[in-house]
Amino acid sequence: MHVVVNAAQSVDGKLSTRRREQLRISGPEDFDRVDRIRAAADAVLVGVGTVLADDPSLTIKEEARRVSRLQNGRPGNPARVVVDSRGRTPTDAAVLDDAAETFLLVSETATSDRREALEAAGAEVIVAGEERVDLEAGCTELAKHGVDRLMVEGGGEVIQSCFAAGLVDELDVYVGSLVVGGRDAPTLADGDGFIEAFPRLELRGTERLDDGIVLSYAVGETR
Ligand SMILES: NC(=O)C1=CN([C@@H]2O[C@H](COP(=O)(O)OP(=O)(O)OC[C@H]3O[C@@H](n4cnc5c(N)ncnc54)[C@H](O)[C@@H]3O)[C@@H](O)[C@H]2O)C=CC1
Ligand SMILES: Nc1nc(O)c(N)c(N[C@@H]2O[C@H](COP(=O)(O)O)[C@@H](O)[C@H]2O)n1
Repeated sequence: MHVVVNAAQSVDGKLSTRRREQLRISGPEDFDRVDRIRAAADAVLVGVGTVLADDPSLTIKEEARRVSRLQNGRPGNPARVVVDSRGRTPTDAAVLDDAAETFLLVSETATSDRREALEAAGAEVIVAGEERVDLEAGCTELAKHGVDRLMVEGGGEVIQSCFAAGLVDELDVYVGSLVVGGRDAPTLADGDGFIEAFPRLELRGTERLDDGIVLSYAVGETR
């Protein structure tokens, strides 16, 4: 599986404010770039923290891109994947609408009541991991459902876990021209971070969009 991480951050590395409310960091040119990455993906993954904060739809916004996928025998939108140990995704979340297939990666801590409620709301529930979601095991299951190219949109905890599991092949970061600040605001890679064996990146390209810049990296050896 090929895994592409994309996120928008402030100059000081924040994905949103300490209140974890959705923050407009980029603009229309960048949203169009994100739309293209979604259109090339078989599935788009976020953590439940992002679902609870942003209620994203994770769909392709440009109709011509959906049509082109359909003409190529693919679903009009990529599948959606939520990393959600206990199954906290609200049953009326936008990711559970009928615009695309949705997989919920839960752990054994998710009660059967929650699993059943989420299945009744249209999700395909996959159990991977005992306490937290085991992302490697989750990706193995997703591959069995035809996911070869996965886009990870965040947030910071899930992105860090993807790096820690050695799953990431590419990273695109949009750096917006603003400072958010705050020690409790989410950053590109949260969780416990790294104190050794840092993922190393190879800069592949830069592009000016809106009033910011996109940095595109390939992920190299961890050292
Ligand atoms: N600017 C941007 O591009 C984006 C910003 N965001 C922002 O990020 C914030 C949400 O990020 P986070 O709070 O970090 O939440 P997150 O979206 O990374 O989800 C983390 C949650 O996922 C669950 N989880 C289960 N197994 C896990 C595992 N193995 N590794 C990591 N998490 C696991 C846990 O409940 C954990 O709290 C929001 O403020 C949202 O607005 C989110 C996506 C993109
Ligand atoms: N590229 C980008 N720029 C920003 O300024 C952002 N705040 C984000 N956030 C991501 O976009 C998702 C919204 O998706 P939908 O439009 O609802 O499909 C949000 O959840 C973040 O993943 N991205």
